[in-house]
Amino acid sequence: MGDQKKEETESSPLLSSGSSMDIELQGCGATPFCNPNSFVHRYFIVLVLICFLSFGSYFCYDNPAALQDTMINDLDINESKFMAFYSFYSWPNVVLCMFGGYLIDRVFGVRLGAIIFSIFVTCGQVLFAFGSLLDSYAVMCLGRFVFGIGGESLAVAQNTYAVKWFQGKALNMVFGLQLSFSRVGSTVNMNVMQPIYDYIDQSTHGYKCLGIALFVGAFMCIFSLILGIILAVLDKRADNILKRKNVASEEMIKFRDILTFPFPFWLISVICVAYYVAVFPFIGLGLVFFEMKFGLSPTSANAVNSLVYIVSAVASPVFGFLIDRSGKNVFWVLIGILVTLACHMLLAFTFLNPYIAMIIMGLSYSVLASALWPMVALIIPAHQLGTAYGIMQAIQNLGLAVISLTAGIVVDKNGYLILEVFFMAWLCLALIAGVLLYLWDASNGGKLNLSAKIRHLEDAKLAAESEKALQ
Ligand SMILES: C[C@H](NC(=O)[C@@H](N)CCCCN)C(=O)O
Repeated sequence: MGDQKKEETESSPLLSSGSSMDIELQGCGATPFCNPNSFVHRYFIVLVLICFLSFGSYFCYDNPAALQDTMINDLDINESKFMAFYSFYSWPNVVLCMFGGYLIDRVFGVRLGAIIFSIFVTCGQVLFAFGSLLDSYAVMCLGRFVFGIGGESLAVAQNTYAVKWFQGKALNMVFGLQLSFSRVGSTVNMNVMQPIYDYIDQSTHGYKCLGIALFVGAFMCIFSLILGIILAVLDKRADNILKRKNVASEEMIKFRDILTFPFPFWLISVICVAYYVAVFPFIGLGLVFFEMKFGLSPTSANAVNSLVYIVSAVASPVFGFLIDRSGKNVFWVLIGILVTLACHMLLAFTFLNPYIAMIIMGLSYSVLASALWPMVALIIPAHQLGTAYGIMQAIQNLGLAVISLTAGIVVDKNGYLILEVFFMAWLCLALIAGVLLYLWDASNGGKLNLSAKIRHLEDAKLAAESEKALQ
Protein backbone atom coordinates (compact mmCIF):
# COMPACT_ATOMS: atom_id res chain seq x y z
CA MET A 1 0.00 0.00 0.00
CA GLY A 2 1.40 3.46 -0.92
CA ASP A 3 2.39 5.71 1.98
CA GLN A 4 -0.40 8.18 1.25
CA LYS A 5 -3.05 5.46 1.06
CA LYS A 6 -1.66 3.80 4.20
CA GLU A 7 -1.76 7.12 6.05
CA GLU A 8 -5.30 7.84 4.83
CA THR A 9 -6.50 4.40 5.91
CA GLU A 10 -4.92 4.73 9.32
CA SER A 11 -6.56 8.12 9.78
CA SER A 12 -9.92 6.41 10.08
CA PRO A 13 -10.83 4.25 13.07
CA LEU A 14 -13.10 2.24 10.79
CA LEU A 15 -10.28 0.48 9.08
CA SER A 16 -10.84 -1.33 5.88
CA SER A 17 -9.11 -1.26 2.50
CA GLY A 18 -7.91 -3.54 -0.15
CA SER A 19 -8.92 -4.40 -3.65
CA SER A 20 -12.63 -3.77 -3.09
CA MET A 21 -11.86 -0.18 -2.03
CA ASP A 22 -9.52 0.33 -4.95
CA ILE A 23 -12.19 -0.89 -7.35
CA GLU A 24 -14.92 1.29 -5.78
CA LEU A 25 -12.73 4.38 -5.81
CA GLN A 26 -11.51 4.06 -9.38
CA GLY A 27 -14.62 5.83 -10.58
CA CYS A 28 -13.56 9.15 -8.98
CA GLY A 29 -9.83 8.73 -9.45
CA ALA A 30 -9.29 7.83 -5.75
CA THR A 31 -8.79 11.51 -4.84
CA PRO A 32 -8.84 12.21 -1.04
CA PHE A 33 -12.27 13.88 -1.42
CA CYS A 34 -13.68 10.58 -2.68
CA ASN A 35 -11.89 8.29 -0.27
CA PRO A 36 -14.17 7.67 2.75
CA ASN A 37 -11.12 6.79 4.81
CA SER A 38 -9.32 10.06 4.08
CA PHE A 39 -9.11 12.95 6.54
CA VAL A 40 -10.36 15.34 3.86
CA HIS A 41 -13.50 13.28 3.12
CA ARG A 42 -14.36 12.71 6.78
CA TYR A 43 -13.67 16.15 8.23
CA PHE A 44 -14.43 18.49 5.31
CA ILE A 45 -17.44 16.69 3.84
CA VAL A 46 -19.03 14.21 6.25
CA LEU A 47 -18.47 16.22 9.45
CA VAL A 48 -19.93 19.38 7.86
CA LEU A 49 -23.00 17.41 6.72
CA ILE A 50 -23.44 15.87 10.19
CA CYS A 51 -23.16 19.29 11.86
CA PHE A 52 -25.80 20.85 9.57
CA LEU A 53 -28.23 17.95 10.18
CA SER A 54 -29.88 19.78 13.13
CA PHE A 55 -29.40 23.31 11.77
CA GLY A 56 -32.99 23.60 10.56
CA SER A 57 -34.36 22.08 13.77
CA TYR A 58 -32.55 24.52 16.03
CA PHE A 59 -33.37 27.43 13.63
CA CYS A 60 -37.11 26.68 13.88
CA TYR A 61 -37.22 25.68 17.56
CA ASP A 62 -36.93 29.34 18.55
CA ASN A 63 -38.98 30.86 15.71
CA PRO A 64 -41.57 31.82 18.36
CA ALA A 65 -38.88 33.50 20.49
CA ALA A 66 -37.67 35.56 17.53
CA LEU A 67 -41.21 36.79 16.75
CA GLN A 68 -42.78 36.81 20.24
CA ASP A 69 -44.65 40.14 20.26
CA THR A 70 -45.43 39.90 16.53
CA MET A 71 -46.87 36.40 17.01
CA ILE A 72 -48.91 37.44 20.06
CA ASN A 73 -50.35 40.45 18.21
CA ASP A 74 -51.02 38.77 14.84
CA LEU A 75 -52.58 35.65 16.35
CA ASP A 76 -54.32 37.57 19.14
CA ILE A 77 -53.07 35.17 21.83
CA ASN A 78 -51.71 35.69 25.35
CA GLU A 79 -48.33 34.60 26.74
CA SER A 80 -49.77 31.30 28.02
CA LYS A 81 -50.99 30.29 24.56
CA PHE A 82 -47.73 31.57 23.08
CA MET A 83 -45.63 29.38 25.35
CA ALA A 84 -47.82 26.39 24.47
CA PHE A 85 -45.87 26.35 21.17
CA TYR A 86 -42.84 25.25 23.20
CA SER A 87 -44.84 22.92 25.33
CA PHE A 88 -46.26 21.06 22.31
CA TYR A 89 -42.68 20.55 21.05
CA SER A 90 -41.74 18.75 24.28
CA TRP A 91 -44.82 16.62 24.97
CA PRO A 92 -44.11 13.86 22.36
CA ASN A 93 -40.52 13.68 23.59
CA VAL A 94 -41.54 12.77 27.12
CA VAL A 95 -42.00 9.29 25.64
CA LEU A 96 -40.29 9.30 22.23
CA CYS A 97 -36.87 10.22 23.67
CA MET A 98 -36.75 6.81 25.29
CA PHE A 99 -37.33 5.05 21.95
CA GLY A 100 -35.45 7.34 19.55
CA GLY A 101 -32.24 5.32 19.76
CA TYR A 102 -34.10 2.01 19.43
CA LEU A 103 -35.99 3.18 16.30
CA ILE A 104 -32.72 4.34 14.71
CA ASP A 105 -30.64 1.27 15.58
CA ARG A 106 -33.19 -1.52 15.21
CA VAL A 107 -35.99 -0.27 12.96
CA PHE A 108 -34.95 2.43 10.48
CA GLY A 109 -31.16 2.50 10.65
CA VAL A 110 -29.29 5.80 11.00
CA ARG A 111 -29.60 6.85 7.33
CA LEU A 112 -33.35 6.32 6.98
CA GLY A 113 -33.94 7.42 10.58
CA ALA A 114 -32.21 10.77 10.04
CA ILE A 115 -34.22 11.33 6.84
CA ILE A 116 -37.54 10.34 8.46
CA PHE A 117 -37.01 12.61 11.48
CA SER A 118 -35.87 15.45 9.17
CA ILE A 119 -39.12 15.00 7.24
CA PHE A 120 -41.08 15.23 10.53
CA VAL A 121 -39.21 18.44 11.40
CA THR A 122 -39.91 19.89 7.94
CA CYS A 123 -43.58 18.84 7.88
CA GLY A 124 -44.04 20.19 11.40
CA GLN A 125 -42.67 23.59 10.41
CA VAL A 126 -44.79 23.66 7.24
CA LEU A 127 -47.88 22.88 9.35
CA PHE A 128 -46.86 25.59 11.83
CA ALA A 129 -46.53 28.15 9.01
CA PHE A 130 -49.69 26.95 7.26
CA GLY A 131 -51.63 27.21 10.53
CA SER A 132 -50.64 30.85 10.75
CA LEU A 133 -51.78 31.49 7.16
CA LEU A 134 -55.16 29.99 8.16
CA ASP A 135 -55.11 31.89 11.49
CA SER A 136 -55.65 28.49 13.11
CA TYR A 137 -53.99 28.23 16.52
CA ALA A 138 -54.88 24.52 16.70
CA VAL A 139 -53.08 23.74 13.41
CA MET A 140 -50.05 25.67 14.64
CA CYS A 141 -49.95 23.63 17.85
CA LEU A 142 -50.26 20.43 15.79
CA GLY A 143 -47.36 21.66 13.69
CA ARG A 144 -45.16 22.14 16.78
CA PHE A 145 -46.18 18.66 18.01
CA VAL A 146 -45.12 17.07 14.69
CA PHE A 147 -41.97 19.22 14.70
CA GLY A 148 -41.18 17.95 18.21
CA ILE A 149 -41.57 14.31 17.13
CA GLY A 150 -38.67 14.86 14.75
CA GLY A 151 -36.55 17.40 16.63
CA GLU A 152 -35.13 15.38 19.51
CA SER A 153 -34.80 12.07 17.67
CA LEU A 154 -32.98 13.85 14.83
CA ALA A 155 -30.36 14.84 17.45
CA VAL A 156 -30.06 11.14 18.38
CA ALA A 157 -29.49 10.26 14.69
CA GLN A 158 -26.88 13.02 14.50
CA ASN A 159 -25.02 11.54 17.49
CA THR A 160 -25.26 8.06 15.94
CA TYR A 161 -23.61 9.35 12.74
CA ALA A 162 -20.91 11.04 14.84
CA VAL A 163 -20.14 7.80 16.73
CA LYS A 164 -20.09 5.83 13.45
CA TRP A 165 -17.64 8.17 11.63
CA PHE A 166 -15.56 9.59 14.52
CA GLN A 167 -15.30 6.85 17.16
CA GLY A 168 -12.34 7.62 19.44
CA LYS A 169 -10.65 10.77 20.70
CA ALA A 170 -12.20 13.12 18.12
CA LEU A 171 -15.72 12.38 19.37
CA ASN A 172 -15.84 15.11 22.07
CA MET A 173 -14.64 17.69 19.57
CA VAL A 174 -17.25 16.49 17.05
CA PHE A 175 -20.05 16.69 19.64
CA GLY A 176 -18.85 20.20 20.57
CA LEU A 177 -18.91 21.24 16.89
CA GLN A 178 -22.39 19.72 16.43
CA LEU A 179 -23.69 21.81 19.33
CA SER A 180 -21.86 24.85 17.98
CA PHE A 181 -23.46 24.57 14.52
CA SER A 182 -26.85 24.07 16.18
CA ARG A 183 -26.31 27.26 18.20
CA VAL A 184 -25.52 29.05 14.91
CA GLY A 185 -28.92 27.92 13.66
CA SER A 186 -30.56 29.39 16.77
CA THR A 187 -28.54 32.60 16.40
CA VAL A 188 -29.39 33.08 12.72
CA ASN A 189 -33.05 32.60 13.54
CA MET A 190 -33.00 35.16 16.35
CA ASN A 191 -31.47 37.82 14.08
CA VAL A 192 -33.13 37.26 10.68
CA MET A 193 -36.76 36.38 11.40
CA GLN A 194 -37.91 39.86 12.48
CA PRO A 195 -36.24 41.61 9.47
CA ILE A 196 -37.81 38.99 7.17
CA TYR A 197 -41.21 39.60 8.77
CA ASP A 198 -40.77 43.38 8.41
CA TYR A 199 -39.90 42.97 4.71
CA ILE A 200 -42.98 40.81 4.03
CA ASP A 201 -45.08 43.23 6.10
CA GLN A 202 -44.56 45.85 3.37
CA SER A 203 -47.06 43.95 1.19
CA THR A 204 -48.88 41.43 3.41
CA HIS A 205 -49.90 41.94 7.03
CA GLY A 206 -50.99 40.14 10.18
CA TYR A 207 -51.14 36.37 10.47
CA LYS A 208 -50.64 35.93 6.71
CA CYS A 209 -47.37 37.86 6.91
CA LEU A 210 -46.36 35.72 9.91
CA GLY A 211 -47.20 32.52 8.02
CA ILE A 212 -45.09 33.51 5.00
CA ALA A 213 -42.18 34.39 7.32
CA LEU A 214 -42.44 31.00 9.06
CA PHE A 215 -42.09 29.27 5.69
CA VAL A 216 -38.49 30.58 5.70
CA GLY A 217 -37.93 28.23 8.61
CA ALA A 218 -39.41 25.42 6.52
CA PHE A 219 -36.78 26.12 3.83
CA MET A 220 -34.07 25.85 6.49
CA CYS A 221 -35.47 22.43 7.43
CA ILE A 222 -35.53 21.42 3.74
CA PHE A 223 -31.87 22.53 3.53
CA SER A 224 -31.00 20.21 6.43
CA LEU A 225 -33.13 17.43 4.89
CA ILE A 226 -31.27 17.67 1.56
CA LEU A 227 -27.92 17.52 3.38
CA GLY A 228 -29.27 14.53 5.32
CA ILE A 229 -30.05 12.75 2.05
CA ILE A 230 -26.55 13.53 0.68
CA LEU A 231 -25.06 12.26 3.95
CA ALA A 232 -27.08 9.04 3.64
CA VAL A 233 -25.76 8.48 0.10
CA LEU A 234 -22.15 9.04 1.22
CA ASP A 235 -22.64 6.84 4.28
CA LYS A 236 -24.09 4.01 2.19
CA ARG A 237 -21.20 4.36 -0.29
CA ALA A 238 -18.69 4.24 2.57
CA ASP A 239 -20.35 1.13 4.00
CA ASN A 240 -19.97 -0.59 0.62
CA ILE A 241 -16.36 0.48 0.10
CA LEU A 242 -15.18 -0.08 3.67
CA LYS A 243 -17.38 -3.07 4.39
CA ARG A 244 -18.50 -1.34 7.60
CA LYS A 245 -20.90 -2.83 10.13
CA ASN A 246 -23.67 -0.80 11.80
CA VAL A 247 -22.32 0.91 14.97
CA ALA A 248 -25.17 0.98 17.47
CA SER A 249 -24.75 4.15 19.50
CA GLU A 250 -27.97 3.76 21.42
CA GLU A 251 -28.88 0.60 23.35
CA MET A 252 -32.41 -0.70 22.99
CA ILE A 253 -34.59 0.63 25.78
CA LYS A 254 -34.59 -1.79 28.68
CA PHE A 255 -36.80 -0.55 31.47
CA ARG A 256 -35.31 -3.01 33.93
CA ASP A 257 -32.00 -1.17 33.47
CA ILE A 258 -33.59 1.91 35.03
CA LEU A 259 -33.85 0.07 38.36
CA THR A 260 -30.07 -0.29 38.36
CA PHE A 261 -29.27 3.37 37.72
CA PRO A 262 -27.31 4.89 40.63
CA PHE A 263 -28.60 7.82 42.72
CA PRO A 264 -26.13 10.28 41.06
CA PHE A 265 -27.84 9.65 37.69
CA TRP A 266 -31.17 10.89 39.09
CA LEU A 267 -29.45 13.92 40.62
CA ILE A 268 -27.92 14.69 37.19
CA SER A 269 -31.39 14.40 35.64
CA VAL A 270 -32.83 16.80 38.24
CA ILE A 271 -30.01 19.27 37.50
CA CYS A 272 -30.72 18.93 33.75
CA VAL A 273 -34.44 19.66 33.98
CA ALA A 274 -34.16 22.33 36.70
CA TYR A 275 -31.42 24.17 34.75
CA TYR A 276 -32.82 23.97 31.21
CA VAL A 277 -36.28 25.17 32.26
CA ALA A 278 -34.52 28.42 33.23
CA VAL A 279 -32.85 28.68 29.79
CA PHE A 280 -35.16 27.69 26.91
CA PRO A 281 -38.45 29.13 28.31
CA PHE A 282 -36.51 32.25 29.41
CA ILE A 283 -35.25 32.77 25.84
CA GLY A 284 -38.73 31.96 24.56
CA LEU A 285 -40.11 34.90 26.59
CA GLY A 286 -37.00 37.09 26.43
CA LEU A 287 -37.91 39.36 23.52
CA VAL A 288 -40.77 41.20 25.23
CA PHE A 289 -38.88 41.20 28.55
CA PHE A 290 -35.97 43.11 26.98
CA GLU A 291 -38.34 45.43 25.10
CA MET A 292 -40.41 46.25 28.18
CA LYS A 293 -37.73 46.45 30.88
CA PHE A 294 -34.84 47.92 28.89
CA GLY A 295 -36.78 49.78 26.21
CA LEU A 296 -35.06 47.95 23.35
CA SER A 297 -36.39 47.76 19.78
CA PRO A 298 -37.48 44.31 18.51
CA THR A 299 -34.23 44.01 16.53
CA SER A 300 -32.02 44.96 19.50
CA ALA A 301 -34.07 42.79 21.85
CA ASN A 302 -33.60 39.84 19.51
CA ALA A 303 -29.89 40.54 19.34
CA VAL A 304 -29.61 40.52 23.15
CA ASN A 305 -31.80 37.44 23.41
CA SER A 306 -29.58 35.58 20.93
CA LEU A 307 -26.36 36.37 22.80
CA VAL A 308 -26.66 33.17 24.87
CA TYR A 309 -26.58 31.16 21.62
CA ILE A 310 -23.93 33.31 19.90
CA VAL A 311 -21.54 33.00 22.86
CA SER A 312 -22.38 29.30 23.25
CA ALA A 313 -21.66 28.64 19.54
CA VAL A 314 -18.06 29.67 20.16
CA ALA A 315 -17.61 28.72 23.82
CA SER A 316 -19.14 25.20 23.80
CA PRO A 317 -16.32 23.47 21.87
CA VAL A 318 -13.69 25.45 23.83
CA PHE A 319 -15.13 24.59 27.25
CA GLY A 320 -15.72 21.00 26.08
CA PHE A 321 -12.02 20.77 25.25
CA LEU A 322 -10.94 22.40 28.54
CA ILE A 323 -13.25 20.35 30.79
CA ASP A 324 -12.14 17.14 29.03
CA ARG A 325 -8.65 18.03 30.22
CA SER A 326 -9.45 19.38 33.66
CA GLY A 327 -12.15 16.93 34.78
CA LYS A 328 -13.89 18.01 38.04
CA ASN A 329 -17.25 18.00 36.24
CA VAL A 330 -19.40 18.54 39.35
CA PHE A 331 -17.40 21.66 40.22
CA TRP A 332 -17.99 23.09 36.72
CA VAL A 333 -21.70 22.21 36.89
CA LEU A 334 -22.00 24.11 40.18
CA ILE A 335 -20.14 27.08 38.67
CA GLY A 336 -22.45 27.03 35.63
CA ILE A 337 -25.57 27.03 37.81
CA LEU A 338 -24.30 29.73 40.20
CA VAL A 339 -23.23 32.09 37.40
CA THR A 340 -26.51 31.59 35.52
CA LEU A 341 -28.40 32.32 38.76
CA ALA A 342 -26.37 35.51 39.20
CA CYS A 343 -27.20 36.55 35.62
CA HIS A 344 -30.93 36.11 36.24
CA MET A 345 -30.57 38.20 39.42
CA LEU A 346 -28.83 40.97 37.46
CA LEU A 347 -31.61 40.93 34.83
CA ALA A 348 -34.38 40.84 37.44
CA PHE A 349 -33.19 43.30 40.07
CA THR A 350 -30.94 45.76 38.22
CA PHE A 351 -30.99 47.90 35.09
CA LEU A 352 -27.41 47.00 34.25
CA ASN A 353 -26.91 46.77 30.48
CA PRO A 354 -28.52 43.37 29.63
CA TYR A 355 -25.73 42.61 27.13
CA ILE A 356 -23.43 41.95 30.11
CA ALA A 357 -25.68 39.43 31.86
CA MET A 358 -26.56 37.64 28.60
CA ILE A 359 -22.93 37.29 27.48
CA ILE A 360 -21.98 35.85 30.89
CA MET A 361 -25.05 33.56 30.74
CA GLY A 362 -23.85 32.30 27.35
CA LEU A 363 -20.52 31.36 28.96
CA SER A 364 -22.14 29.70 32.00
CA TYR A 365 -24.61 27.82 29.77
CA SER A 366 -21.67 26.51 27.72
CA VAL A 367 -19.81 25.41 30.87
CA LEU A 368 -22.92 23.64 32.20
CA ALA A 369 -23.71 21.82 28.93
CA SER A 370 -20.04 20.77 28.46
CA ALA A 371 -19.77 19.42 32.03
CA LEU A 372 -23.24 17.93 32.59
CA TRP A 373 -24.01 15.64 29.64
CA PRO A 374 -20.66 13.71 29.65
CA MET A 375 -21.09 12.84 33.38
CA VAL A 376 -23.72 10.24 32.50
CA ALA A 377 -21.08 8.23 30.62
CA LEU A 378 -18.92 8.22 33.80
CA ILE A 379 -21.51 6.42 35.91
CA ILE A 380 -23.59 4.38 33.43
CA PRO A 381 -22.16 1.35 31.59
CA ALA A 382 -21.75 1.82 27.82
CA HIS A 383 -24.45 -0.76 27.00
CA GLN A 384 -27.01 1.21 29.06
CA LEU A 385 -26.12 4.73 27.84
CA GLY A 386 -28.89 4.87 25.26
CA THR A 387 -31.48 4.09 27.94
CA ALA A 388 -29.91 6.58 30.35
CA TYR A 389 -29.75 9.50 27.90
CA GLY A 390 -33.28 8.66 26.77
CA ILE A 391 -34.58 8.87 30.34
CA MET A 392 -32.63 12.09 30.99
CA GLN A 393 -34.04 13.80 27.87
CA ALA A 394 -37.54 12.50 28.61
CA ILE A 395 -37.36 14.05 32.11
CA GLN A 396 -35.97 17.26 30.60
CA ASN A 397 -38.78 17.44 28.03
CA LEU A 398 -41.43 16.72 30.68
CA GLY A 399 -40.09 19.66 32.64
CA LEU A 400 -39.90 21.88 29.55
CA ALA A 401 -43.47 20.93 28.55
CA VAL A 402 -44.93 21.82 31.96
CA ILE A 403 -42.72 24.82 32.81
CA SER A 404 -43.15 26.43 29.38
CA LEU A 405 -46.90 26.55 29.98
CA THR A 406 -46.45 27.67 33.60
CA ALA A 407 -44.01 30.42 32.61
CA GLY A 408 -46.54 31.84 30.17
CA ILE A 409 -49.23 31.86 32.86
CA VAL A 410 -46.87 33.53 35.35
CA VAL A 411 -46.15 36.33 32.86
CA ASP A 412 -49.84 36.83 32.09
CA LYS A 413 -50.83 36.96 35.76
CA ASN A 414 -47.78 38.35 37.58
CA GLY A 415 -45.41 39.91 35.05
CA TYR A 416 -41.74 39.41 34.26
CA LEU A 417 -40.23 40.13 37.68
CA ILE A 418 -42.10 37.20 39.22
CA LEU A 419 -41.15 35.13 36.15
CA GLU A 420 -37.48 35.80 36.83
CA VAL A 421 -37.96 34.82 40.49
CA PHE A 422 -39.67 31.65 39.20
CA PHE A 423 -36.61 30.83 37.06
CA MET A 424 -34.27 31.59 39.98
CA ALA A 425 -36.22 29.14 42.15
CA TRP A 426 -35.62 26.40 39.58
CA LEU A 427 -31.92 27.25 39.46
CA CYS A 428 -31.81 27.00 43.28
CA LEU A 429 -33.28 23.50 42.95
CA ALA A 430 -30.56 22.69 40.40
CA LEU A 431 -27.98 24.07 42.87
CA ILE A 432 -29.31 21.92 45.72
CA ALA A 433 -29.18 18.84 43.47
CA GLY A 434 -25.64 19.83 42.46
CA VAL A 435 -24.48 20.12 46.08
CA LEU A 436 -26.09 16.77 46.91
CA LEU A 437 -24.29 15.26 43.89
CA TYR A 438 -20.98 16.70 45.13
CA LEU A 439 -21.49 15.36 48.67
CA TRP A 440 -22.66 11.94 47.45
CA ASP A 441 -19.77 11.63 45.01
CA ALA A 442 -17.21 12.69 47.63
CA SER A 443 -18.57 10.37 50.34
CA ASN A 444 -18.91 7.34 48.04
CA GLY A 445 -15.53 7.53 46.34
CA GLY A 446 -17.12 8.54 43.05
CA LYS A 447 -15.19 9.93 40.09
CA LEU A 448 -17.55 12.64 38.88
CA ASN A 449 -15.40 15.32 40.49
CA LEU A 450 -11.96 13.80 40.06
CA SER A 451 -9.41 15.67 37.96
CA ALA A 452 -8.99 14.19 34.48
CA LYS A 453 -5.47 13.04 35.36
CA ILE A 454 -6.57 11.10 38.46
CA ARG A 455 -9.66 9.78 36.64
CA HIS A 456 -7.51 8.37 33.84
CA LEU A 457 -5.14 6.78 36.39
CA GLU A 458 -8.12 5.23 38.19
CA ASP A 459 -9.49 3.90 34.87
CA ALA A 460 -6.07 2.43 33.96
CA LYS A 461 -5.83 0.82 37.42
CA LEU A 462 -9.31 -0.71 37.05
CA ALA A 463 -8.48 -1.96 33.55
CA ALA A 464 -5.27 -3.59 34.82
CA GLU A 465 -7.14 -5.23 37.71
CA SER A 466 -9.84 -6.52 35.33
CA GLU A 467 -7.21 -7.95 32.99
CA LYS A 468 -5.42 -9.62 35.93
CA ALA A 469 -8.69 -11.13 37.13
CA LEU A 470 -9.32 -12.61 33.66
CA GLN A 471 -5.90 -14.29 33.53
C1 LIG B 1 -27.60 19.56 24.25
C2 LIG B 1 -28.82 20.34 24.67
N1 LIG B 1 -29.97 19.90 23.89
C3 LIG B 1 -31.17 19.81 24.44
O1 LIG B 1 -31.34 20.09 25.62
C4 LIG B 1 -32.32 19.38 23.57
N2 LIG B 1 -33.19 18.48 24.30
C5 LIG B 1 -33.07 20.66 23.16
C6 LIG B 1 -33.19 20.79 21.68
C7 LIG B 1 -33.87 22.08 21.29
C8 LIG B 1 -33.83 22.32 19.80
N3 LIG B 1 -34.04 21.18 18.97
C9 LIG B 1 -28.58 21.82 24.47
O2 LIG B 1 -29.10 22.34 23.44
O3 LIG B 1 -27.91 22.42 25.31
